[in-house]
Parts: sequence; C-alpha cells; structure tokens
Amino acid sequence: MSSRLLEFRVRNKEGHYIWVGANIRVLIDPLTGEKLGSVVVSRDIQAQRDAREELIRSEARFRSLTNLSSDWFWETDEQGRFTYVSDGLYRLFGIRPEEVIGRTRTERAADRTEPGLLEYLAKVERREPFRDLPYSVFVPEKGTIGCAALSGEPIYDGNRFIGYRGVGRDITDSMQAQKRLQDLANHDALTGLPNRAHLSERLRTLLDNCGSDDRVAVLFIDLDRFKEVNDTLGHARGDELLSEVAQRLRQSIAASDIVARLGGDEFVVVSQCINGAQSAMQLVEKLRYALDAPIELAAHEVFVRSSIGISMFPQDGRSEEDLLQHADIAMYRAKEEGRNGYRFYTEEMGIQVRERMTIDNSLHRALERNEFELYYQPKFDLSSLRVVGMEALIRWNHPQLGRVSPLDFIPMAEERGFISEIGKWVLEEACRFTARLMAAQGQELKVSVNLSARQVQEGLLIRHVVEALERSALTPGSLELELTETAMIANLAASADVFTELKSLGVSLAVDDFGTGYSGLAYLGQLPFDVLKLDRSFINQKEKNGLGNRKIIRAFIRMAQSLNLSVVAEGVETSEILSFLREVGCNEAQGYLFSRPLPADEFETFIATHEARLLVL
Ligand SMILES: Nc1nc2c(ncn2[C@@H]2O[C@@H]3COP(=O)(O)O[C@H]4[C@@H](O)[C@H](n5cnc6c(=O)[nH]c(N)nc65)O[C@@H]4COP(=O)(O)O[C@H]3[C@H]2O)c(=O)[nH]1
Repeated sequence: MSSRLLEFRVRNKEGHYIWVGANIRVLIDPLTGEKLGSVVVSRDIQAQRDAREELIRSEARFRSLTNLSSDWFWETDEQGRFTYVSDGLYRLFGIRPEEVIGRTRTERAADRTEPGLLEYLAKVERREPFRDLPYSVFVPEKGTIGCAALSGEPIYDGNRFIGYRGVGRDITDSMQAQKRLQDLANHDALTGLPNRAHLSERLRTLLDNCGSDDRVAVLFIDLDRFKEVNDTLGHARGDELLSEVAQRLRQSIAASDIVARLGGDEFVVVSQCINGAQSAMQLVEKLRYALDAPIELAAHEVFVRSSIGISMFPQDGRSEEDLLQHADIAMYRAKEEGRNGYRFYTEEMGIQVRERMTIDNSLHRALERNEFELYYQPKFDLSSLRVVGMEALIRWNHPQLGRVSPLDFIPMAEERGFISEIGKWVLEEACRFTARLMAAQGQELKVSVNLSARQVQEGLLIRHVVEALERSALTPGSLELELTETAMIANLAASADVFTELKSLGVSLAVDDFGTGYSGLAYLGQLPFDVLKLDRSFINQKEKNGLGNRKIIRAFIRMAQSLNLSVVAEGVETSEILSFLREVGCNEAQGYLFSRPLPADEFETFIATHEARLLVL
C-alpha cells in the first residue's frame, strides 16, 4: 500500500477556489500484488497554505530588510558564540561572517576593558535585554577602530535559553563628532591644553585616587607683563607667545603630569611629587629654565618671566578648589613681591586674602553705616614750632576687623568706584570739624585732605569741594588738597584744568609723597601748586655716609622755594632730623615726634594745650 499527497484547487460550494490536500492511498492485493483501487482522503488546507506562504513572504521580507538595512543582525548560541551575522557587518566594518561565526564578542573586541563591552557581558550573564551599548571594533580594511552600538534580547526554546539575537549599528561618525565636541569643550582652542573645567575634573580624579602618603603640587603660573607684549606687538604675536609657552611647559613635565591653560596668561601644572615640596621646587626650576630662553616674535626677542604660586596636597588643601585657590593666592604674593619668583602657599596668606575679601564685601556699606572716622595729625611751622594746621587721615572702624588702615581699603575703593563718595564725606567732615575748631579755639588752621587720582578724574571733585566749603562756612584758604606725585603725573594733561579751577576757588594744593615718584621738579613750576610734601621714606632714609640724603633734601628745599613752593616734611620722628630741617629752612613738618594722628576729640585737646607742648620740645 503506497500513498501520495496532492494539493490542488477546487471550487467550493460558495463558488470560491480553495486549496485542498488529498491523501491518496492505493489498495493492493497482498497475495497477487494486483491493484484493487484507491482511497482518497481530502481536506481543506487553505489556512495552512496561507500560513506557509506568509512565512515565506515574511522571511523574504526579513532577508531583504536585513540586507538593505544600514545595521546588521546577529545571533549567538547560549555560550555567546556567533551563529549568524548578516551582511551588514561586512559592509560596515569589512568583517566577513566566517571571521566571526563560532567566536565570542570578547575575542573580537578591540578593547576588552571597555565599559560598553563589560556591560554587555554583565547583561548576557543575567539573561537581560540591552539597548545601544557602545563598544569598539577593529576595522581590518582601514586598520582603524570603529564604534558599534549593540541591542539584543535573549532567545528561548520553550523554557530553555538558547542564545541572544539582536542588531548592531555603526556609530563611529557620531562618536567621533561627540569626541570632537568633547575635545573642544575640554581644551583651550589656542594652545590645545586642557581648559579650566577639564583641569578641575582631572585634578579631582587624581586627588580621589591619592593615598595618605601621596604628595601633589599644584603650580599656578602667570606670565609677567604679558599685556605689554599684546599691547606693543599685537594680539597675534601675543597668541604666538602663549602657544610657545604652552609647548615649553608641555615638554618640561612628565607624561603623568597635567598642564592646563586657565585663560589669558594663566597656566596650571599639576604634578605628583614623591619628595613633596622638594620635588615641587625642582619642577619649578625646570619650568623656569624652560621659559627662560628668549622667544622670537616678529624679529623681536621676547624674554618671558613668570610668577608661580604653589600649593601642596594634602597640607594646603585636599580638594581641587582649595588647591587651585591657594596656588592662585601664592602666585599673587609672588607677583606682589617683585615678580619673576615663586612662593609656596602659607596659612597667613589665606588669612590676608580672606580679610581682603571681607573688606571688599563690606566697603559699599561702610558710609551708610557711619563706620568711617577722621584722625588728624598736627602740622607745625618750623620757625615758631606752632601748630598751623593738620592732615585729615581716614580710618575705617570695621565691625569685625577693627580699625582698618586706609592703605588697605583706599585702593579697593578706587577700584570699585566708591572713592568719589568716600572723598566727598572726607571733605565735608574735615571742613566741618576745622571750621568748628577754629571758632572754638579762635585760631587759624589749615586742614589738608588727601585726594585720590580717581576723584580728580571723575569730574565731581570741584562740586564736592564747593559744597563742603559752603556747608561748613570754612574759608577756602583753610583747605589744602593733597595729591600724590605719582597720581598727578599719571593724569597731568587731563587734570591741569581741574587744578587751575580749584586754585581759583582759593584752596591751596599740595604735592604729596614727593620723592617717591620718578619725576623731577620741572613740571611743578607749570602747575598751580603751593606746597611740596617730602615723603617720609625720603626723610627717614638711612644715609650711607651721613651726608648724601641730607644734601638732596637741602637741594630739593632750595629748588622748591625758588619755585615759590612751601616745603612740608612728613614723617619726622627724631629731633635730629627736626634740627636739620629747621637748619635748611624747611617750612613745616609733621610726624610722630610731634604727634601721631589723633581722633577728633584728642586732637582738639592737643590744640588747646599745644603751647605747653612747645615748651617740652
Ligand atoms: N612711619 C611714620 N608714619 C607716619 C608718621 N607721621 C605720619 N605718618 C603716617 O604717614 C601717612 C601720611 O599720609 P599720606 O602719606 O598722605 O598717606 C595716606 C594717604 O595716601 C591715604 N589716605 C589717608 N586718608 C585718606 C583719605 O581721606 N583719602 C584718600 N584718598 N587717601 C587717604 O592713606 C595713606 C596712609 O595713611 P595713614 O595710614 O593714616 O598714614 C599716614 C600717617 O599716619 C611718622 O612719623 N612715621
């Protein structure tokens, strides 16, 4: 008995053609072998046919899609060995299926420690699906490394895990673009060095991995007078200089060290120093040596000098912010101390900077909080030794810091634009006090008020002076305005009109701190000044042969007087100097020998009793 299966189409009772499967069995007589007839069993197989055709269509669709797709399709067995990869892998990475089949992903990976690959292995281990895990692929044709992103899910036969199936995408271009963007975001465009953000990140990572015995030096390097190069040779040459400096720094450090540019002419070097400060010092010397050779710029030889501040991990800070800030503070100290040097950070530097910050933060409120006070130092006529006036000197009674010297806040007030307001207050207070004192004592006095160069430039000075005189009813002849020699020279042309106008009001003008600037006496004759104040450093200078300085003082006094200038000596501390000044005809003097600057009430007492003091002198 043999059977055959036939499939054919018949018309059903609704008149539609359907597929029918017929199983035909031929009946044979077992004794004679004669064919007796056939048994035909037919059934409607339309649904089966439809399903089969759909499967064929869907497979064809799948093949065509995987071939057309820019991605590739893969399958692995339960051991993670590839059992199938589509053509896409060859098209994208030049890897033939036969090079991969039977191998695991790890065997083919360009970097077996990559996070994407490690995550893939972990997911597979836990039979979890995964999406877009990046990992590097060696591209044999180009000899380069490409980057793929993998997605996949486990496959099961019933309950039995039989492997993974998934797709891979070529993300080389987007990864490269991302890396370029990251590089741009992390590096300084001019020098290619890491920028501030990247430095912070790398320093933080370095510190996180430091043990208690590790030592790290952070060097803050600032070029001295870089602005001059920019101003005289132009920005393009300035850029060349910065690139050359970056190059020299890079060449001077170890591969594990970091050199970064924070912007402008500021660089930072981070180095692991086995011998702590000693190693840091050796590194500083090496860097300075590297920077010492002249740099050729537009046929000019430029010599680079730098100021370097150093902070050490762990003693000067454990965080990247602290170490950078402290190295910066130390760098400023190196600059203040004459540039082209280096300084290690100390605790005392930090205290000073915090004080400066406190001053900076509270200065704008000091006036409205009434925290300023004027002290007065008497000035003496040297022929009669009688008080002829006083210098008003500002003090700031700070709620936290106590009495702050003008030397510590006047420069900041100038920088922050508060000096005009403070100066106005000083003028009003000094005029008011002097007018009252003169009335009370029945005595002529001249009060000297210090002006800052900014006050002269800002244009409100004349109005402030006029108002102060009017409000106090002080005669203009009782007010003297002092401007330092350096400030005056810096603004000579611009200020000449202001001086002339002030003079026309009837106030007198004094050149303060004479002898500290680099000017001669020549310009004084052209300006409407009345008084020359010889600086105290000049008066107190130790003489080499006991005569030198005195000769100069004598010459100054003679020249000043020939220009009709009255001479006041500041900082007179000894009776010996006093005798000398009297002998050479100096007009007036002030100094600790007579009195320190005094608060208003004490000064008043001083004036009331000065005749008695005269006897003591
Ligand atoms: N070693 C020594 N020092 C003496 C002697 N006699 C006086 N001095 C100090 O010398 C400084 C003289 O003031 P300056 O040269 O005008 O220098 C002043 C002046 O430039 C500035 N200043 C003070 N008050 C004002 C102000 O109201 N406005 C402006 N713009 N500056 C002011 O601050 C500077 C410092 O003022 P002070 O600390 O009060 O310091 C004062 C005074 O206390 C002495 O015999 N020996």
